[in-house]
Amino acid sequence: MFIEPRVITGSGIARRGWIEVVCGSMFSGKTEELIRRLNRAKIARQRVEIFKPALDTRYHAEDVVSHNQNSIRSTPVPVAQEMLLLAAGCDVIGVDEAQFFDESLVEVCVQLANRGTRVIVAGLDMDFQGQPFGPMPALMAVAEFVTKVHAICVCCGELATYSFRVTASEDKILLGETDAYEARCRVCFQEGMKEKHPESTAEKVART
Ligand SMILES: Nc1ncnc2c1ncn2[C@@H]1O[C@H](COP(=O)(O)OP(=O)(O)O)[C@@H](O)[C@H]1O
Ligand SMILES: Cc1cn([C@H]2C[C@H](O)[C@@H](COP(=O)(O)O)O2)c(=O)[nH]c1=O
Ligand SMILES: [Zn+2]
Repeated sequence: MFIEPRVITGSGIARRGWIEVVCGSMFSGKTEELIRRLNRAKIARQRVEIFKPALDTRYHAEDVVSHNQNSIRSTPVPVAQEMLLLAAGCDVIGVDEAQFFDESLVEVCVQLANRGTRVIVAGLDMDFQGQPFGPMPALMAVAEFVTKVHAICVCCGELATYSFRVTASEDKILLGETDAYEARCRVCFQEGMKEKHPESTAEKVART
């Protein structure tokens, strides 16, 4: 379990910021873990703000909601830069669905951490093709703490690290849940990709 570093307030020492990343496939518990950390910060009477990309309207326009219906109030933002102003005076900020922001999210998180904010970012590390998703790899590189959480493969019960898309769409962004995606382990993901794209070579499928 992740033990949150202590925030020293009122000590006369400049407040230290840092970046935490929670990543993994769909259904792996990223949002639950984000909500857990943010609720603990609230219990510690810290000033907390939560942001999500405005395009993520899957469950609710404003709340961040997990697959098992835990929720926390958030502010949808169209672009990452908006967080810089909105996060003024916060001790802790959370960002969900970070994969949907562009690369500028990395600089925004660095700036917030540099000015003393604890930044907790949750997002998909890979898209439906098994490729790194948006700003997530760069965020992992600059973060002090990276936690990879795992779902359960719906095919075989092993740990799942992939989000297998069960529909035909090839769009990078396709909002959905169990209607469109399954958590799968490496083996079952590769099998699914071969069934979907029988024309691809085995090597190419293995890379994705
Ligand atoms: N295949 C699965 N593996 C693990 N949890 C699952 C699966 N399918 C549904 N769930 C549910 O999803 C919850 C995690 O939801 P959530 O935190 O929203 O995940 P994420 O944000 O990573 O998509 C789990 O606690 C469990 O109730
Ligand atoms: C793999 C993948 C996912 N999405 C979408 C589907 C969901 O709306 C979110 C992920 O939500 P979660 O909290 O991680 O369950 O992202 C997408 O648009 N493209 C993809 O490749
Ligand atoms: Zn499997």
